[in-house]
Amino acid sequence: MSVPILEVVDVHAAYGRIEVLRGVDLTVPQGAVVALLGPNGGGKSTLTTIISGQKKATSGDVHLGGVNVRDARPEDLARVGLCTVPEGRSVFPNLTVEENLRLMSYAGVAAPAVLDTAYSFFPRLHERRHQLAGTMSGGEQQMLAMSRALASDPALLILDELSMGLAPLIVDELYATVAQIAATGVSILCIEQFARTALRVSDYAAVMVGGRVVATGEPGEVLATMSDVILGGAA
Ligand SMILES: Nc1ncnc2c1ncn2[C@@H]1O[C@H](COP(=O)(O)OP(=O)(O)OP(=O)(O)O)[C@@H](O)[C@H]1O
Repeated sequence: MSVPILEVVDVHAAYGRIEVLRGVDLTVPQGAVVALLGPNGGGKSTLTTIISGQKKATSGDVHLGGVNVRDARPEDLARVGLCTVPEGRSVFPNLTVEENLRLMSYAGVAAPAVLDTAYSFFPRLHERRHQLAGTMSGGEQQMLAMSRALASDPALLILDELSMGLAPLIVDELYATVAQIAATGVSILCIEQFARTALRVSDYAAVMVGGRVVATGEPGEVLATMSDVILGGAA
């Protein structure tokens, strides 16, 4: 079996004296889509900040492609192929769609390649390429945020609450594109509360409650055993 793209081993983390991650284990195999689900406050966002180098774990390890990156800085992680689309849409509202995309070409990727990738996954962005990003719908801004992430040619893409504040139809559309992105070989970790939609495109699911991963498995399995926790009346 190949080395997993991401392996989180017994990670603990705290805010001040309050421990919020209490020994998290999580694996994302190469090329897989993994949904990280669970109720509010379970620790999903905290784990994301640790994986992406924005917060330090108090103990435990994070391996990216087999390399221990526990103390790596965010820019080092970007260099080895980690890219996060944070919660909320990270676009420049007063720049057009195309200007937002062209900004990504600084990283040694030619602007035409960035634009081609974005427009092939999201034809709607091409239609709206001259529109100011801040005037687009929430779903369209999320497409743009994902396109900017794809421009870095990531090995592991972390999508934090892709569905936040969006209507179910647009969430379905975004997840259909997540599946297309995964089909190109990018490994993806989706942090989600919209459990059903995320599970439809995932190879595996993990459920976080109270600072621990309490269940992992194939989507059908996790849905069957944890539906009360991960659906919570919604999704
Ligand atoms: N900056 C912070 N300072 C203190 N406590 C925090 C901070 N951020 C999160 N917490 C606490 O850590 C715990 C885990 O929160 P976290 O945001 O990681 O969970 P989550 O599963 O992502 O929830 P949500 O889906 O609501 O974002 C919660 O009890 C939260 O109140």
